[in-house]
Amino acid sequence: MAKEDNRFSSAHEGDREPLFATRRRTGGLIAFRFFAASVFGCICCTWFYRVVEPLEKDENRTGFFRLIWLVMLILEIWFGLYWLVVQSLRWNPVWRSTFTDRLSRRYGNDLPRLDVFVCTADPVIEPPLMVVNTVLSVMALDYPPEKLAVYLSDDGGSQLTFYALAEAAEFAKTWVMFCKRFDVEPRSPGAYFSSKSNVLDSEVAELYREMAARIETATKLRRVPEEARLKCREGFSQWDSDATQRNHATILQILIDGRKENTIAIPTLVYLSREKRPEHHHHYKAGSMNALLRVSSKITCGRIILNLDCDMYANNSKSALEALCILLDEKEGKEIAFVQFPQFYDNLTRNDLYGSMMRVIAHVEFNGLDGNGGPLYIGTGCFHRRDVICGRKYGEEEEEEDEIVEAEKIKSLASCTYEKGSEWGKEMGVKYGCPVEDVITGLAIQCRGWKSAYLTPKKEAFLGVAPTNLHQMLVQQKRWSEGDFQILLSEYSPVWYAQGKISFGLILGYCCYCLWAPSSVPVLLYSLLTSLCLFKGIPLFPKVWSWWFIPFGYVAIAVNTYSLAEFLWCGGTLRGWWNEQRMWLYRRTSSFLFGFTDTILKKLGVSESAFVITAKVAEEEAAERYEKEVMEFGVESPMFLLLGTLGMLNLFCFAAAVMRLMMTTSREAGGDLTMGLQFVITGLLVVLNWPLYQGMLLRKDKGKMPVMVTVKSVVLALSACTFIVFL
Ligand SMILES: O=c1ccn([C@@H]2O[C@H](COP(=O)(O)OP(=O)(O)O[C@H]3O[C@H](CO)[C@@H](O)[C@H](O)[C@H]3O)[C@@H](O)[C@H]2O)c(=O)[nH]1
Ligand SMILES: [Mn+2]
Repeated sequence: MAKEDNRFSSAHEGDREPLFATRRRTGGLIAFRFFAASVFGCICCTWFYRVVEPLEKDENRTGFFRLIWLVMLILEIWFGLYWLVVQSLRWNPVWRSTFTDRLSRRYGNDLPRLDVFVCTADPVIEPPLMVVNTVLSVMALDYPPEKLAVYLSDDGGSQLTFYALAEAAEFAKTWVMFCKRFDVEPRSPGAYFSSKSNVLDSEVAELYREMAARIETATKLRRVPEEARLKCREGFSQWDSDATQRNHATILQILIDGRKENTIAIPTLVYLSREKRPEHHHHYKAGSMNALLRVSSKITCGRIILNLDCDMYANNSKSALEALCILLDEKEGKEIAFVQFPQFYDNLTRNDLYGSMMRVIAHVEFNGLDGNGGPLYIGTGCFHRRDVICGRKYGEEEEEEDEIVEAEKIKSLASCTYEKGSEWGKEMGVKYGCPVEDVITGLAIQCRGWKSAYLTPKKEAFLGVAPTNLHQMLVQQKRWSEGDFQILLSEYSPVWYAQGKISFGLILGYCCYCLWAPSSVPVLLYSLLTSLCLFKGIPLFPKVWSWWFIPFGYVAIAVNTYSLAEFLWCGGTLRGWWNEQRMWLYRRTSSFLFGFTDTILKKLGVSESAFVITAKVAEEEAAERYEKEVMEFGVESPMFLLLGTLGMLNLFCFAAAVMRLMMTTSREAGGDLTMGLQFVITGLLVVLNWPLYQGMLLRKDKGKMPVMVTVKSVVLALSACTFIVFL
């Protein structure tokens, strides 16, 4: 992609300078549109080929063959249309840049209150030390401390997490000062002290290490030290003796009250564990967000809300100011409801084996969405206006609410029964019932007339922890694809409900993600048909030397070259792109397929979708393999059985076809040689699956594919081949 002349749109006239600028692409865009048109032209040619070709006389063509041909036509129409929908994300991208200096000149310290909501749910897979690092990083944000409040919602209801937070409250006094005095970056002490060899202040480093050691010991022993209990008696006394993760009263403790301009100058810090009872559904993260919205409205009532997952520390201390440049801008900013930052990770390896970075989504697609009306709300790293997330329509006046109440009285707001018969989870707050509560909430906000903005400052705003093994990644992707597909079928469907409320381009943008789950079926069928027909010797594509081959070849080469160029442009490596292709395939043939079937089952009332929390820690050996980019299998999972069977099937089909080619004389081989494209596709699938074969057949370590899965996969693939032979 070429660097084109940049044009800053000056929508702002008059005296006040805007707080942000929007840059559009011009030159490259025209070239891109030409290119896209040429690809689409060729896609149409391939459809045409499928329609006219069966009409040609050929006595070998049985009814069965015609059926396959028809299926191929349908699949190619699907791929072509989906490709078209995806272009909406590249049609009109924008980039935002902010002027924080203007913001400080205009507002100084007179900024709105900012409440940060950090969510955690499980002290085992979300270690308390990681959680408090996130908390400390936001406490040290570049923001007036009396205006900043950090709330930790603990769905694990864990004394260990509370203990860690109490420790952090103590350490924060030193840490926040230290960060501001030396302008430290990043402001997560863990990340800061582990990245810098020349640490500025070894005393602070020492204090941090001691605190970290205490927290880690407590976590390991699963026991809070007695001194800490005594020191923070009021907090710990809120745990009943029979309290469990799923059954306990509300626990609310204001650890630091920084509301008044005081001498210590550190932000307010609050611990909340909302009431949980087994007979009440808690609605996962959405439920905790809503409890936080209510509780915080009685404590600091920040006009702006930032939501962070417990693993996402603030990596750029200016992010809050950057977001405010958008939200406080007097002109264009007024219609923007939320500012989403990308999800980046600090635990990725060079070639991103599991494609967790979603590079192209973060660097290309979300800018495309922004150009069409605004990015999706994707949970963590998003700044909201409180009243909008609570349900205000665009154009309605904002209400000032500044009623501050004592902690004991606030607790009832976080009780299980508070929401009964209310609009919470429906028209108010974050919506319930969807595994991607954030996306559906954001869509509903946009449908109320609001826009949103996407900000990607040079220094990444927030950094989180990406899944470090294949299974976790597939499970996470299943939740996402399932959630997005449910939105498509829900009453808030971008196709029906959003019609006329948001731009057509944005509707298409939503569809790209909402169609992830259903797109699994065509990909599965296409890959199966191509390799099985190669195995049977049935040609599915035009002969390599025929004219018809040109559109097929062009589409295949153009689409993949473009995707590679885009990936490299986004800062990826060649290997990273290849890994990404593998994950593209694996997501579709496992996560998305399961997401698709589960959604259908849910619609039929057979199953319920749950929120499986992603682990943020790995055991030592597995972590080593992750560093070396060795694919991790290890668990017996139906997803692996599926991937294994498909992989084996591909291998057998390809091997059989190669053998046949070698055994026939050169004259007879003509038949096979006409199947050039089919050979290439199946061959590429085999190469793509190499780490899978290694994991199934060659490796000996603990991360290899479990033997049972390998055996079952081979048996299934062999039976399928046998069946096909006799068909
Ligand atoms: O019952 C629950 C379950 C989860 N969480 C928290 O929700 C966050 C996200 O959970 P995680 O397991 O890390 O899921 P991810 O798939 O990584 O999360 C992404 O996808 C989610 C669903 O779209 C969004 O909510 C997240 O913000 C987004 O980062 C974490 O902080 C959890 O502690 C809760 O507070 N309560
Ligand atoms: Mn996460």
